[in-house]
Amino acid sequence: MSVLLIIAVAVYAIYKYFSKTKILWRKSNKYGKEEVEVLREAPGPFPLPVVGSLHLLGRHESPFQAFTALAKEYGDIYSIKLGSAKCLIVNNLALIREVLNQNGNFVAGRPDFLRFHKLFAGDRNNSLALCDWSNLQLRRRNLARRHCGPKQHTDFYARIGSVATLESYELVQTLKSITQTTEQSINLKPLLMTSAMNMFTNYMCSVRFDENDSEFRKVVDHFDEIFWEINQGYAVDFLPWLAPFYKKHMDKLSGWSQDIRSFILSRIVEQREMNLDMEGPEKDFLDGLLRVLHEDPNVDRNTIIFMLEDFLGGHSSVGNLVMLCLTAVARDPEIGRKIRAEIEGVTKGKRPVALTDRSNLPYTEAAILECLRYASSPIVPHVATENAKINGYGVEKGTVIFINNYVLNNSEQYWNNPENFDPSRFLEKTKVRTRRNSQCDSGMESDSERSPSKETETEVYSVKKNIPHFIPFSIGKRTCIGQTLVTTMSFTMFANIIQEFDVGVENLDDLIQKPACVALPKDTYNMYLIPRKQ
Ligand code: HEM
Repeated sequence: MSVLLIIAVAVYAIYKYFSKTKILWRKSNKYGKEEVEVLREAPGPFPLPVVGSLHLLGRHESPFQAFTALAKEYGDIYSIKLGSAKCLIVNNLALIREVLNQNGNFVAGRPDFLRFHKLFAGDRNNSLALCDWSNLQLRRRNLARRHCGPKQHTDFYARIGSVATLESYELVQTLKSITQTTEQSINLKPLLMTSAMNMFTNYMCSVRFDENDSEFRKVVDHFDEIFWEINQGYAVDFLPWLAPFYKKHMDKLSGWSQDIRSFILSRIVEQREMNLDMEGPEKDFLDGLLRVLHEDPNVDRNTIIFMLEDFLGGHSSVGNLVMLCLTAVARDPEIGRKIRAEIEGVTKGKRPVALTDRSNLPYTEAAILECLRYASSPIVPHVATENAKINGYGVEKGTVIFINNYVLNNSEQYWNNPENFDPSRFLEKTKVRTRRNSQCDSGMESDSERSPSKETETEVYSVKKNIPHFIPFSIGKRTCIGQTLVTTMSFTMFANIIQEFDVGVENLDDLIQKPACVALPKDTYNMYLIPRKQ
């Protein structure tokens, strides 16, 4: 019997070896004539029948840790079979650039996971982040850019600032009233999430909701569940025949997304449609979307609703990120003290922190960037939409491509002691020139007409710009459209909380953070907020 088994395994191994796909890659030569190259796939672990190499991922807490470990064995680029899906894993910066920049046009698809369909009314192409590339996607990205990625010094950017300050102020008032009535630790996460959602609905749709509105709270909870869900991987993603065992779970996902859609329609969109003003200046993102819907017969109402849902859903990332920033401060109170000292220097404790303070609060901003590095949020997997050549290897159409940014964020090649949480790694000293009155050092404003002024050079800290190996929002064609919203809103919320409260936990071991994940479960650890004495 065992001899038969050994023979079967040997035959399977020989069959797999010789049946390794050769990939045809077409390119134009210098005379414009098409040439075909026959390429081999990148090497990789030997797949088992049915599960492929899924079992290798199970050995680690996160698949990205498994990818990093496998790179030590197979090199920085390797093929792996997960279930029946062919996958390519790329593990260094040069390769990541080759994939996302040079080959961006050929790898702009997304994997066809059943869960993704369930979350978007049965079709993942309704989602901006999970759809395949298309002209519609290009149009949606362009439509969203002005509101969701506004440039500094524009009116929309200033509006992000005023909304974020207002909502942070409201949050701080709520936290103050809670901490006045209890000395217990509090379930902080839902409060951050409702505040973040109000930042988004207020900025994008000019409406905000009472934190005690039960429908609103339910929808915020659903969004948070979905954010956690999207950050997880399941065997059923690669073994779709397991779907019947996941029926209850899939029904839950569909239910959450239906609730969200009907809330957005009844509480936001329909109200606005009744009073839509087509003449005046565009008020907000919702105005922009509804005007396009009215003016362009090729735009479908569902497209608009799903877009809004997608972008409003971005608030979950802000709430989760701020929770992680507060977690970092609870782990190391010295970081909190440094942030507070910096903030005190700017606001003198007399006003809330505003977005316009950001350039004067480099350590605070650096703490958020360090949170992004430390959490190492994965890049959404890409899919090859045609045969491609990467690092000399053939990549077959349909191959799922995992970009291992976890390896970049944790590499000693790029960071000193990457396992430590240290915001100062994002800071650099820069020289600034300041004009000072040469005769008077009183701190009063100088009158340059009357007294000669002198330029002095002072060294200040500022946040390092464009670190090539730090790509939390990815690079290339499908880069994140929400990065301005994330960085501005989380900065304002986080800074205002730290200005007002000390943060702590009963037991540091409770602060469990999954590697390569920017999400925390909906129900997570409580924290202590201790109001600061003014
Ligand atoms: C912690 C916060 C966030 C992080 C770390 C993050 C990171 C990313 C990453 C890595 C991608 C994939 C890029 C790629 O596939 O190459 C992405 C895509 C995307 N993000 Fe974000 N994101 C965040 C928050 C947001 C927010 C707040 C929004 C919107 C309000 C948003 C909107 C999108 C969209 C629409 C895409 C899909 C773009 C496309 O596929 O064409 N993200 N994000």
